[in-house]
Amino acid sequence: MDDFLNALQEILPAFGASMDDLERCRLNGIVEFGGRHAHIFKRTMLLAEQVKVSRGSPLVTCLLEGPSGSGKTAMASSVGISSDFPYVKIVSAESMIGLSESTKCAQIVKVFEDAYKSPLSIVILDDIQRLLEYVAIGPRFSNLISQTSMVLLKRLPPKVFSSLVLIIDS
Ligand SMILES: Nc1ncnc2c1ncn2[C@@H]1O[C@H](COP(=O)(O)OP(=O)(O)OP(=O)(O)O)[C@@H](O)[C@H]1O
Repeated sequence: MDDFLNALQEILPAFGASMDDLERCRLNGIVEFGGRHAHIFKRTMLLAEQVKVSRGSPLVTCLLEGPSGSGKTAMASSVGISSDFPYVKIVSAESMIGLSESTKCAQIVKVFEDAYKSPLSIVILDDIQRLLEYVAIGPRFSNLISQTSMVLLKRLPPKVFSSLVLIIDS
């Protein structure tokens, strides 16, 4: 019986909110630093509320832009945690190191497909420049990932399901 209970704790669910990942993005909690910070958080939470209550907004996308280290990822994770949505996933380049373009695309598509199996979902695309493999010299980026992202960001979830996509850019 003990082995069975231990096994249950070892297995992580593929669906649901990945709370550990989200908590890792704001390790020491959130420190309020000014009205502007509070305003952006409030507006983003309002979008989550809009997705929750409005049947006319099945897909809401929001771009969080700002300097590196300013707390965009921490804020997006806080929204994910506070929203209490059943599915919250963060897509970040750090989980895709060394993967080929097509594998990265497949992973991103999978996150959205899983999101659309949940009545309410939040997908956080962290550091979109890294995900797109953008480099200023060139300029270059992955056209495959870019096209996939653009299609996914326009594809509506199934009927009565709603999703909020937070895109983080620096
Ligand atoms: N308001 C805040 N209160 C407490 N810690 C914070 C706050 N904002 C950011 N941090 C911390 O600062 C660090 C950098 O924040 P974060 O990764 O969210 O920034 P970012 O804007 O997403 O940066 P990048 O664009 O480089 O990914 C993290 O360790 C985060 O926990």
